[in-house]
Amino acid sequence: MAELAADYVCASLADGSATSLALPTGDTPIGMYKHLVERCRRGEISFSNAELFNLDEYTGMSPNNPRSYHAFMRRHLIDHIDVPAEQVHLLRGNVADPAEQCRDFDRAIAAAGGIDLAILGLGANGHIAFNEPGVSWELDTHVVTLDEKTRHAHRPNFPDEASVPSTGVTMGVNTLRSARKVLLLCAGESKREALAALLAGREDRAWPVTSLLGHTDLSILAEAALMPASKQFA
Ligand SMILES: O=P(O)(O)OC[C@H]1O[C@](O)(CO)[C@@H](O)[C@@H]1O
Repeated sequence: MAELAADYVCASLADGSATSLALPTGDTPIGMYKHLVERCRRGEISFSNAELFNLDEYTGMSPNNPRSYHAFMRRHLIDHIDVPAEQVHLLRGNVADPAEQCRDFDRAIAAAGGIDLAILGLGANGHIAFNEPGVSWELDTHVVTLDEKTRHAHRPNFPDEASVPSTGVTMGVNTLRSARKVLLLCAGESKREALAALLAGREDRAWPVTSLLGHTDLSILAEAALMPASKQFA
């Protein structure tokens, strides 16, 4: 799955269909990032023209905190590829004015011509980026309250329950749906219900991932075990 995801991203970079990328955190994309870093090291792909945006971040968290998504993006991708620093746009958790950061981020996305390719992970509760169940689908980048299910899923990365952030900042569903191409990565048994909601083909505000239904260029890469037999092709 990691290799197929990397193939998709490389092909999109190479044929010019993706210059601006929205990038996920979480366990699922780590393998894809490994392949991308390797291929960049071998000179097979280049990020020199890419504009990179991360999807989300915990609020209140310094970019230097290894648990921050900022640090994740640097650790798994940014620090190992040939992207110029000025083309990297990472949301920060510890800004003085979060609303202003959201506006600046949206302006940077607009200046890049919008997002060409949004690569998304999937939350067990159906979230995409930090767009939790019940969120408005009309928003661009905004500050959110994290769902208890999300906080629970993130608990292993923190020393105790109380340290798990309760708010975040995220690209909104409107931004994600406006991306020219979307690649959704689904791995792990906990995602079964969320993926099933998407495959059921009905928009449902309780499952934010269903906001992607109707997108004209949505690709789903899922572990075979999560796919109903009728939808398996590889
Ligand atoms: O890949 P994982 O670790 O299952 O995470 C799934 C989703 O949850 C998040 O970590 C946010 O809660 C996303 O970044 C990711 O898309």
